[in-house]
Amino acid sequence: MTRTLITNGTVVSATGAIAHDVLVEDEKVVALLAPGTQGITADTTVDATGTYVVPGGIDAHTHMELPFGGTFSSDTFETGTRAAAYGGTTTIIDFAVQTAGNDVRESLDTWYGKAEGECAVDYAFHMIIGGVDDASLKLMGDLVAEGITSFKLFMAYPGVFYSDDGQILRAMQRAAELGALISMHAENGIAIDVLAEQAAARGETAPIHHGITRPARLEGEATHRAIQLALVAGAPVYFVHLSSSEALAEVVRARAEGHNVFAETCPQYLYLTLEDHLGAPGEDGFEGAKYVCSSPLRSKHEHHHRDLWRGLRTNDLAIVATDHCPFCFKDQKELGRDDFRLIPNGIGGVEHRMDLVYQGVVTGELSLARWVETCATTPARMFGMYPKKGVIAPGSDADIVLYDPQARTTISAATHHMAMDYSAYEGFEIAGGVRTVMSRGTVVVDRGQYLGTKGHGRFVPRGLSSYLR
Ligand SMILES: NC(=O)NCCC(=O)O
Ligand SMILES: [Zn+2]
Ligand SMILES: [Zn+2]
Repeated sequence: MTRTLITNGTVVSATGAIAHDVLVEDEKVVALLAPGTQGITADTTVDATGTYVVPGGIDAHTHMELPFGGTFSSDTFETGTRAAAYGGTTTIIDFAVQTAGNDVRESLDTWYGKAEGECAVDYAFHMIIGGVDDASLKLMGDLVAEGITSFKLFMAYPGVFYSDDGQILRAMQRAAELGALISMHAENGIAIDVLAEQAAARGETAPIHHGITRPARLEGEATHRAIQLALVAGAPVYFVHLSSSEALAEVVRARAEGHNVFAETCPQYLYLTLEDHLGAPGEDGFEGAKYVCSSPLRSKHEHHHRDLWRGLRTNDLAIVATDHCPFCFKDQKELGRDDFRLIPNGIGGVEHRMDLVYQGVVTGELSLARWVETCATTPARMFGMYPKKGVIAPGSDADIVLYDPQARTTISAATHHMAMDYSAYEGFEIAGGVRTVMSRGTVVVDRGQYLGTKGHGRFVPRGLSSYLR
């Protein structure tokens, strides 16, 4: 048995901050102690003076090696989880993918195969059901039994992942039966495809047209429709990558009526805009391709950023995930140089989520406790991993981050660890920074040095959401 004592730090939980020492035995937290408690012996003592001692981050939305638009997202489970560790994220929930005509079991086994033995930190899976039919609905039950308790459906991407309203209703009914959670990509993909085709026919092929042809209204409409379908099915629903005031308003209304409606947003929707990023100047305006993602970035002339920060504060937005789906600019984003519809959709950011959300603490948008809650505790509870993950408490996994509020860094592709040749957050100055990261009791990052090993990360079978029981 190995004992580690973390001393002199301030332990932050979803309910507040308190000076405590933390005693770890092997992979688990065994005690929180009053500072300076005498008579504790440990093999290693970690001095956490001046740092916040927080539960390891949980990124509930990543796509490693995702096949999309004729290519694959550029982080493997090895590179992506290492980058996550650098950024203080000790668990990811990645999306295994089933598409129409393919077997759910085989599709999931492919994902187990991609991740097994590769990961720096722990990982779990949601399952994308891209082909809702009798066979996939039946297999949802097997997946829940093996710890995959949430399923993503798409109201966008017709012909790829899209489900129609009937399919959505059936999957929601099945989720209700199983106690599982449906994650929804809520954009009206049928209408978007019409707008995109019309834009392309007018010669409007630059990246900014990706955003213009995916108006916030069509995210709001799809969010409204999904909520109605969920209510009819008697199922909870969780909206992924919520980007707009319109969609948030639907979530706020449903929650005020007492329904089990939840949502996440992502750093790109809190910081980046349609005009400044997706419409970035440069050769043909094509630099904007770096910022093509769906839902798209929203206009700076509206109130999306303000509303999303407010939603995070009020818990109408429960979680910040990244939707980490990186593609290199060269050769990958460039696939759409002549037509925005061919740009692979996605932004990488798994490394920066804890830092970017912490800036909300610095500016006074969020409390320290809320930072921990949105980035670690609620993801654990929402997705059935609490109290193993998402909290520093006796019995929980010793996934612990020492976060130094005095650190200063600047985000850059030159220094990040994601397999991307650019950063969507290039030049962002970050107040605060990760000092030490422990994954199940093992230090995997210390003062910028990676000390982890490929294969340390284990699959985490999940239970049902704590929000639904
Ligand atoms: N979000 C995005 O642009 N790419 C990843 C796939 C998805 O989450 O819809
Ligand atoms: Zn999506
Ligand atoms: Zn995604």
